[in-house]
Amino acid sequence: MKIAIGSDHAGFSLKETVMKALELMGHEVTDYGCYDDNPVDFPDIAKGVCKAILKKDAERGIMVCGTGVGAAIASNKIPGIRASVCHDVYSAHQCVEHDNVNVMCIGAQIVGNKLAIDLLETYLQATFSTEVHFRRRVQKLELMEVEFHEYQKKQKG
Ligand SMILES: O=C(CO)[C@H](O)[C@H](O)[C@H](O)COP(=O)(O)O
Repeated sequence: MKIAIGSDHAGFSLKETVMKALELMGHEVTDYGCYDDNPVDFPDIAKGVCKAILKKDAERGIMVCGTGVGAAIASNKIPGIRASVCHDVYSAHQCVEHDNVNVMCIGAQIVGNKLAIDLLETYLQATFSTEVHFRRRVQKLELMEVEFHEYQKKQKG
């Protein structure tokens, strides 16, 4: 699978580790930074990963920061992105099966290397359910993006 990955400085070391593991599993991984542990701002990195998803250069995205929280907030600002922090294996597959999550975020200050690899393997193996109620809910998420865009346009006059 084609994967876009990114991290801030707090996630850099874990990103390097999981990238190697994902490549060994046969995935094609593109690294959107950062490239060392000098401080960077996670929104800048999230933009690169999310754009790759929107351009269909990658099927799934992965973001690593200290907690995963900032990375998820930043990614969810971008229409078409459904990002979630997942620090347990159940959420890692359920977020794709039910919510079609396309950017999984993990916190390097919270999970160790082995759990992170398990979480990512689980996320990448999961597929979006064909059940109607899950599809309907994700369609409603997409509609929210359009509705909010229209609302903002009206506010601007
Ligand atoms: O976890 C994060 C945001 O939710 C980020 O990794 C932050 O950058 C983290 O809080 C690290 O902060 P720092 O003081 O810049 O190292």
